[in-house]
Amino acid sequence: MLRVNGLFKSFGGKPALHDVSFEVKRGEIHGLLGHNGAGKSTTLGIILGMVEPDRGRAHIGGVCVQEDHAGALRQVGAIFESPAFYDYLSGWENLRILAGFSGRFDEKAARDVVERVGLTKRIRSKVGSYSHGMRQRLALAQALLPEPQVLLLDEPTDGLDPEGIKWFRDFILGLRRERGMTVLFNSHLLAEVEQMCDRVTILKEGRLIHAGSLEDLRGEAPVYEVSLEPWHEARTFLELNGAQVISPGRIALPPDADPAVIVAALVGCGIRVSAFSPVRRSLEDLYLEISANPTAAATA
Ligand SMILES: Nc1ncnc2c1ncn2[C@@H]1O[C@H](COP(=O)(O)OP(=O)(O)OP(=O)(O)O)[C@@H](O)[C@H]1O
Repeated sequence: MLRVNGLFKSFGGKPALHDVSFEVKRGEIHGLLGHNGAGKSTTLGIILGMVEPDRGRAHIGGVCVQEDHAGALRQVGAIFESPAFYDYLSGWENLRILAGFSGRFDEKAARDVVERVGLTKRIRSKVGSYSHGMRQRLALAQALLPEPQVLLLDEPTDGLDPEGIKWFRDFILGLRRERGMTVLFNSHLLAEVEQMCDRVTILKEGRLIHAGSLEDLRGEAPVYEVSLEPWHEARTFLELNGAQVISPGRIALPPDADPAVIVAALVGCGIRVSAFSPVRRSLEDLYLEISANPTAAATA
């Protein structure tokens, strides 16, 4: 549904993106992750045709954004950077004016979408009186008005309270369930991304370090939290037996290794084993591991 190929972009000679390629399948919820300044907004800007790449192309539904901007974006709704509204007008008037820029304003469709984002009671109030969460809902309503097939969202949960974040998550999952919506969004809230996304793309300093599912990221090697003394001898033993030390106290065993055999062998070598338990790594764990050691990343 959405594909970027070999994106390069520099600002004032400073590289912001270096050979970034990934794709988002139809009906997928895809998270774009990375540290501050990693290049996420620049990537979204290029996909939306608002930033011109130095090299590379973005395609939406097979149409090239750089060659046919209007055609490619026909199926896209977006919230990019802070949505700008006329504060002295009502939410409804804002929708009417903003929808008018890109086509006809359909009152019935607008009422439905306002209902869907839960703004019906306040849609006639001035936007200046809206909370941050209400502005985000209005921005979502605006993005959904043209009935897009793809939603591109730049930090959609930024500044939302926990209730607002949960509402957003349920809303996006509902859009995918009921309409098969394809969604690409960037976020620093990894717990949210983990609960919502089928696949993630991770950027670091403008380079792609992972594109794939969380299972790809977890890899096949089971990870264990261990407490072993003396650690230096234990580490040497583990590495000689094919284990990878992720951090002191955290190791990955080869997929076919039997942990009971390893523990027995450690004890046999005189090592005190006070903990050796499997862990399921969260997206946050995986993100921090992969950011510290990008070469270990699997890319798809
Ligand atoms: N218009 C611009 N002019 C100059 N430099 C820019 C511009 N836009 C982005 N950059 C630079 O490009 C790099 C990538 O920025 P970008 O905003 O894409 O990162 P990001 O991953 O979205 O960061 P954040 O999480 O902080 O929003 C940064 O070094 C940033 O300073």
